[in-house]
Amino acid sequence: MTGTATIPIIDISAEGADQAQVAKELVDAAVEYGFIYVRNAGRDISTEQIENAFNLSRTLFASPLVDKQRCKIEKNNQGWSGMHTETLDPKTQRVGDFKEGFNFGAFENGKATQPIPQSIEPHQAQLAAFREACHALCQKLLLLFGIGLGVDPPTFFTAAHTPEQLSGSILRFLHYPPPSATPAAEPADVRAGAHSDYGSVTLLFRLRGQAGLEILESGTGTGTWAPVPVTPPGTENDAAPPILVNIGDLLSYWTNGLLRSTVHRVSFPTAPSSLARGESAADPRYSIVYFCHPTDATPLTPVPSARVEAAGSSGVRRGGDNSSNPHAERRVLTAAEHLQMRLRETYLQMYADGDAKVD
Ligand SMILES: O=C(O)CCC(=O)C(=O)O
Ligand SMILES: [Fe+2]
Repeated sequence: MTGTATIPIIDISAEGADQAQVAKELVDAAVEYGFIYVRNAGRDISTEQIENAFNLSRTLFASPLVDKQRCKIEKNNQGWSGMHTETLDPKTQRVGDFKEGFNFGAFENGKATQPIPQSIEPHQAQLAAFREACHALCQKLLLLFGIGLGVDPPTFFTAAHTPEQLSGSILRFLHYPPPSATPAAEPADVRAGAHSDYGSVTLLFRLRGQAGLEILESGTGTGTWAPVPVTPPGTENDAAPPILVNIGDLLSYWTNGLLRSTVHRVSFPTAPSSLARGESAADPRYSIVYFCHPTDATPLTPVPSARVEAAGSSGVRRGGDNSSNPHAERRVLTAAEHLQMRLRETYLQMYADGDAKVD
């Protein structure tokens, strides 16, 4: 089809690759698009590990409802959220997202630190290892961003994301039931409402053939929704589809809007014009997301980089480019405060039911 999103494809782990060159390509892509396809030859996270994670996700969502309800999502952003619990675009959506999700926070010694359904209890170590591998890949990307932006020291971002300390980082399994299971859906309804992610970088794993993700391309005038194929041209023969990486609001804010946090959604596309070749939205859809956040106490102080500074002082905070992203420029103190602010907005009911205290 025509009109799929323009997103650069980068191999960050090619043997003999020039690190400075890869860093430059990554930064250019993050500045221009906010989304990057990271080629996946199984070097950073093995294909088997990804497949196993999807298998666990299927097992988890097929668990008896009572088991999932026992793990209901809490204000710490961990646990199960049922159909329509989350509303990613509350201003526009008639009804909450057509999806269920399960958020995993930290693991300790291969064990979850939150209630999890019985069906996946025997597989906790595997989940912990997958979450760890995701975090390590994010650290690799954050180091490359440090290098590409000329941050002094280049470890500025990675030092703020040490896995040992508490953070808002979340491994999330998502299950979008097939449209046939939700006959009451109206044409304007979405599987996941328009939003930008909250943290620093997000990794997204998808399955071949499963359509739905779209990004808002600003261009001129009003934005248009462009589908993001799972397997873009040139990656068809790779061991696994590329891992989709995108910049979250926090990193956009931290870099004075230089790195772009792009709005995206998951829709129910049916028209051939909004489907990439070989993809369909007729089946249940599963995706896995890793939202990487700095450690809770990280103060979002200026990034020691001339390029980032210049983006701030030019008066044209590139965040302004994200006119569709009202959150990119908010002033916040710490990473934890930034996250709480965003969670309040998407889990309206949970916060309305509870007291006014932010924990
Ligand atoms: O399921 C997807 O493809 C995207 C999900 C997403 O954007 C999110 O959970 O933030
Ligand atoms: Fe997202």
